[in-house]
Amino acid sequence: MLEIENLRAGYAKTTVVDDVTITFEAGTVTALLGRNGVGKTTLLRAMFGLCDRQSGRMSIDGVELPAGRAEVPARHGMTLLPDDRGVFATLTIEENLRLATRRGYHPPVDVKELFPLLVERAEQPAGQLSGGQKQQVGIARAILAGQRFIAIDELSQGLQPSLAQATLEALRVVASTGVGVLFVEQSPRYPLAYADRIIGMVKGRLVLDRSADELRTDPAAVTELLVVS
Ligand SMILES: Nc1ncnc2c1ncn2[C@@H]1O[C@H](COP(=O)(O)OP(=O)(O)OP(=O)(O)O)[C@@H](O)[C@H]1O
Repeated sequence: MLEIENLRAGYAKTTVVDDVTITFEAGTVTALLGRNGVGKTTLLRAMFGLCDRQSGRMSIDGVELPAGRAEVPARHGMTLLPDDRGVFATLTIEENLRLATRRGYHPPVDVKELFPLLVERAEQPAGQLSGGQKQQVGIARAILAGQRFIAIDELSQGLQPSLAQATLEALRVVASTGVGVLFVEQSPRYPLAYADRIIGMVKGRLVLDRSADELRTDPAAVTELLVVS
């Protein structure tokens, strides 16, 4: 369980995300929705110690996550796939996967079955791949490393729909073993189809937090969120 209390974060003196208090339960798939520039990436970066936490507390399974210490979430099995995909460009696909593998952890899905590219192009440097192909390597790395919590920015970006759907089905299998999953999208399509819970952000604050089941019968709440500026 990942707990965030009164988080305020941004860059130097600029506050982008404010007043965020939320708990991510183990085994739950949560989607974070919001328009361009509302602060979704900054929230993820703050959760992983990658931007300035101006106030607030965070913990995973009771272990405090100190501000500005990106190695602590990683040590506790939390992994972030950033929107630039976070692959090591000069290393091969196979080396990228090997580096992400956690000793003693065997994820419940085979990433090489999920993305055949990982086998077909195993020896190719990741820097030579297209954006969508890098996304596959990044998602595979996140599944290999994310023993407790996986966050994926702009999950469907650059992925053909069949791969986005296969990824989300795989993440649901991963979540069923107790891993918390959070993915960011700008459109409600995949959140409504695959998430357990949908949270929404406007101007750096969380303004929506509902079960996806509820929102499937009342999608207007999600649509409104995406038209509010
Ligand atoms: N490194 C940075 N330094 C200063 N301001 C930044 C930095 N990165 C982002 N911002 C600002 O923070 C605000 C929120 O950006 P952020 O990328 O978190 O939003 P987002 O919801 O993820 O948007 P998008 O979907 O376009 O990535 C924007 O006003 C942006 O200009």
